[in-house]
Amino acid sequence: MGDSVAKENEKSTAERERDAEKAGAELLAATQRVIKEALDKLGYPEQVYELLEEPIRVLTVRIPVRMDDGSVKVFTGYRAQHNDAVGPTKGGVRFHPDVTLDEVKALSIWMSIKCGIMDLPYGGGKGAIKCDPRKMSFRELERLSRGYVRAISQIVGPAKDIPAPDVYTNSQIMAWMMDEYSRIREFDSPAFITGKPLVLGGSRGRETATAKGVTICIREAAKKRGINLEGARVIVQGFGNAGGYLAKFMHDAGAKVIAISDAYGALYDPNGLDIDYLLDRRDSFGTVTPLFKNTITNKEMLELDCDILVPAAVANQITKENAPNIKAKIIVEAANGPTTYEATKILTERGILLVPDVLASAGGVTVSYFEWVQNNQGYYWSEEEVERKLEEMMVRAFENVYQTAQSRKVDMRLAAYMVGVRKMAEAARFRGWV
Ligand SMILES: NC(=O)c1ccc[n+]([C@@H]2O[C@H](COP(=O)([O-])OP(=O)(O)OC[C@H]3O[C@@H](n4cnc5c(N)ncnc54)[C@H](O)[C@@H]3O)[C@@H](O)[C@H]2O)c1
Repeated sequence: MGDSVAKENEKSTAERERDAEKAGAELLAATQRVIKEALDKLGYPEQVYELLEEPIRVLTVRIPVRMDDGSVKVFTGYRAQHNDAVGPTKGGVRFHPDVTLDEVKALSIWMSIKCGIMDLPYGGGKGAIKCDPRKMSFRELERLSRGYVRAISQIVGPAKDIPAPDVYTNSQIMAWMMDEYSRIREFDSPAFITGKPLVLGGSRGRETATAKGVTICIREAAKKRGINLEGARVIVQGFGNAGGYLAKFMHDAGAKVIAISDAYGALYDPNGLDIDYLLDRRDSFGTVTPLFKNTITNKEMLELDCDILVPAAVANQITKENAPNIKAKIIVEAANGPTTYEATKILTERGILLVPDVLASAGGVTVSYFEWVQNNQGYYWSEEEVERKLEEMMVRAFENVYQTAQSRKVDMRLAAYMVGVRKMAEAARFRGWV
């Protein structure tokens, strides 16, 4: 049994719930702190913060599901809409046993910031169901997904709030949700949700979009630091959708991926790992390390000597405890919230260039936006067109955040929040809300 999973299994359900509540509350508090700092730096009055510190709307729902053995299980679901001054809200739906309302609120705020940085016509939203999809059958997952859409249908829609995939949800779940919404509304509504299968109006390039966006940020950050990607030593934490594709793109770009990890441990080879082989052996949950004997822990991996470190797994991985020992020159956050508030300050003081999650992982929502545009137009783009537009928008966003950090003498996270929050604050002001 690997490091993170073994530790989790030792805990009782009550302990896990307590830990999750605490982690969710900390995530929300840290997010609010950066929003406040960004608004203060930009000179906005207190009432703008009061509007943006919490979502404008949060719905908690109970979803009864008939299980395969005939029993009924009742699940809790959430949908948080952070702010709709700019346009409809947008953000994924997460299926996870430890998800909390505070975490969903924080994630909805991050979505607003991401949409602001990428200049998308959206505010942020996020949804979740507290469940463990790994322990449910295909049909149970379908009934749960449809039940969730029925429960939130009043507050979502193509011009209101547009869901998407997130942790442990995928294109099949998006397809069930789109079908249920279309049945309720009595017309086909592909623009209700993004991340759908191609045959149901999904966009080309959506599956690889997050990793593509992270790759562009790595390339731009490496240029700023004079690091040649050819032969650069890269470490990727997490080997799922984001981490797996990212490792592949780095490998294809000529970098040396010297370590990767999953929830069970990490693989390390200073000469570079065979990424194609590892991707072939990986299961659908992004697990590969249990197949190997000589593994190290995630904790050990994060502190290895390297040029570029990409956390692409879960939150709170770089903390004030390990930040002083990180040896990377550049950290690019593919995961949401992998670095704590204190750790960000330590890394910045140490001169490490940290490209924050709200910028680095915004490729996913950007191509989701492309999907929504295509659905609304009924006209579909080629993969080349999607990639060209993503490239253009990511480079512009990176440069905007980097220049803000330089000119305002702030770290890249605060700069990203300053860029991301401005459009929302201005839209709210023009509407006469604040
Ligand atoms: N997929 C996207 O489009 C997208 C977009 C934006 C942000 N993200 C963020 O990227 C991260 C990864 O998302 P994903 O879609 O690749 O998920 P995924 O479920 O496909 O993969 C997650 C990977 O992380 C590993 N992992 C899980 N718990 C771990 C732990 N405690 N320690 C180390 N590794 C662990 C898993 O084994 C797996 O390899 C998340 O933080 C997610 O919010 C993803």
